[in-house]
Amino acid sequence: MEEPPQAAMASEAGAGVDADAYRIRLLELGDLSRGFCDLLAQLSPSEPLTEDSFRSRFAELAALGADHLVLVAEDAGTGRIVAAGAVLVERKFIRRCGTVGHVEDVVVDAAARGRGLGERVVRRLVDHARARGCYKVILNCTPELRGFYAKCGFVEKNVQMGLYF
Ligand SMILES: CC(=O)SCCNC(=O)CCNC(=O)[C@H](O)C(C)(C)COP(=O)(O)OP(=O)(O)OC[C@H]1O[C@@H](n2cnc3c(N)ncnc32)[C@H](O)[C@@H]1OP(=O)(O)O
Repeated sequence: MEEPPQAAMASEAGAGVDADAYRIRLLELGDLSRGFCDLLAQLSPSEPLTEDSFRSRFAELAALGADHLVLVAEDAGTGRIVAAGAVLVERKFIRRCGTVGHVEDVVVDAAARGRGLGERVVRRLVDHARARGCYKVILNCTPELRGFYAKCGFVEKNVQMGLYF
């Protein structure tokens, strides 16, 4: 996937984390075998992806460049993917053709939680949206996660609605 602006990559938020223990970087094709999909299953249980499906979706997202960023945290010791998150940049007509960031699919491996890694990933996603000129970043979450996202700088606003097919 396309490299995000250096401004996004430069920020290292997340007190209490040994910055050398985890490397936050863009998703790579090789991450399928480093546990990326197993990690996502902790967010939403699903059948394992075939390599073809993963490659095909990866190519679609890569074509969107910096408008769809998937970040992962790699454990420097094991090489496993232990955290992930995505940000989509929506291009609007309102707000003088403004752009909005949507944070999605944030997850930290159960064994690595509570070390500031989730906050670090979210702050990197937010930095990317800001660097892309977004006037706000929004996300949907369950009520139990209010505290986590508040720590990441978010405030509660409006109501989430869904229609599932
Ligand atoms: C938009 C979306 O993607 S919503 C979906 C979010 N993902 C999930 O629910 C998947 C399962 N959960 C997880 O993967 C993790 O628990 C996460 C991503 C929610 C949090 O990741 P962690 O790495 O454990 O969080 P991290 O250690 O960075 O916590 C940062 C701060 O938030 C606090 N925090 C973390 N989780 C919670 C919570 N559920 N409620 C309240 N506060 C919390 C921490 O205590 C910490 O505060 P501190 O700095 O005062 O110590």
